[in-house]
Amino acid sequence: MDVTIEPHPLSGTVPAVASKSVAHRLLILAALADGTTDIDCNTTSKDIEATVRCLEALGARIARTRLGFRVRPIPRDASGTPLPASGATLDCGESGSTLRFMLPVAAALGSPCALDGHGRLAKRPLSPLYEELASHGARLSQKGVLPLRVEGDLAGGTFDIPGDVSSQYVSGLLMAAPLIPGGVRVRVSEPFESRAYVTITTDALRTFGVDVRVTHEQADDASFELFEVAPQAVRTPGTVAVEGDWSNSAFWLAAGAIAGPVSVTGLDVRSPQGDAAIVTVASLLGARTRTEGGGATTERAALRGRTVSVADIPDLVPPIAAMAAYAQGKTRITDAARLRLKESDRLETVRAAIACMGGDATVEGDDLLVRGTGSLPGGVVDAANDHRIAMMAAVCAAHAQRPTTIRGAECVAKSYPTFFDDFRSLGGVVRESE
Ligand SMILES: O=C(O)C1=C[C@@H](OP(=O)(O)O)[C@@H](O)[C@H](O)C1
Ligand SMILES: C=C(OP(=O)(O)O)C(=O)O
Repeated sequence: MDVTIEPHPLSGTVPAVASKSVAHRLLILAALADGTTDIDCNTTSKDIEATVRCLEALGARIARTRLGFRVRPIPRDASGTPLPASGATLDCGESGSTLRFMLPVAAALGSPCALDGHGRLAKRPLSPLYEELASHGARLSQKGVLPLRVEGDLAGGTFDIPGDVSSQYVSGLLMAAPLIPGGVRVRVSEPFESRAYVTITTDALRTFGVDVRVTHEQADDASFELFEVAPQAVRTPGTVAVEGDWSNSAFWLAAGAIAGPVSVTGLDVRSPQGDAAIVTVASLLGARTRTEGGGATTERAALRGRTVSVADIPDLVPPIAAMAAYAQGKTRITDAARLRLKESDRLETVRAAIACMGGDATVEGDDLLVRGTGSLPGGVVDAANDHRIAMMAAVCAAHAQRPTTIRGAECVAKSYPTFFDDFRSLGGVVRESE
């Protein structure tokens, strides 16, 4: 689907969609728990559905309820050991989180299965999670090829993970850890990027009664963060809620900073989600910002270029770049190497989206440099099958000088199927064509 957006500034209030990151974790832990869990999750997306599908393939029964999901866990034997379906195919869709979380979970469950996926997923890295699982007893088919077959008995011990590839490896191992005999130590080398995502994981584990010990270790001239989990029961909290998604709300808050005012409701201002930093970044660029108990508001003031490190907030690069294109002067987005490993090479696709709309952006090493002039002419943007590129282009297009066409805009469904409905509710003017 292509969409053509007529320039019309966005303003008003939208409710946040449910956090995809939190939903993945609560669904997985509910499937491993000792009883039924009701998950309050008022919206869903292709990525959340991919995790649901994988857990169902392993034997969990997941029903859509009025409020979200009711998860009946993977059946267990009399001693409480999960008995997953054998020979299942787990279709991870295009969700990197689902693949990197389900791989260690499937290995820990110990029943043979295959992990499949589509689009760019097979090309996104699994090393050294793959090698660490293999050296602890998992038998895995060839790396880099999906479906990936998993079998064998995963043993406990120390799993060494570098902190600068994907925090999803750490989150996946930690969710698998309570099932692994002998206990697990996940040793993450510093610098540990996207760190806040692991706090989302440890918070979710604690909600399910799992004790995680977090310490630091120094060895020679290297430092590590150490996560220790003993084998233990995963206990259902009964009912649990998915909070609002800061990563997707960031697009509306960027639009608010460009024109606005825009408010997003249903957000926890003390959330563990690193992407709550969008408010700080918008304010750094000069926008007027406000957070109150249940949400955030941004409003235009003269935006100016700044330097922003995104080591911990990779998913904020598209909305930050949108604000930067409408700022005066240079914005340097630094520490962005991992952007190359997302649904697209996001350093390149963010650059291209701005360039296609008549703006000026370049990639310099691992930095993205946006030279803002306060306006964008508009043009034709290829979403590159990347939801965050489509959403960024839409926010830029609403404030451009002439109409903009976004090719392949249906990819928003990966995290935000109702994105264009909310766009319209803020006054955006969109025409869809096949
Ligand atoms: O754990 C998670 O929910 C996520 C972690 C991040 O990935 P990396 O740790 O690979 O940067 C982020 O980009 C992704 O969208 C979601
Ligand atoms: C990178 C993302 O997700 P995942 O890694 O789960 O595919 C994202 O949502 O931007």
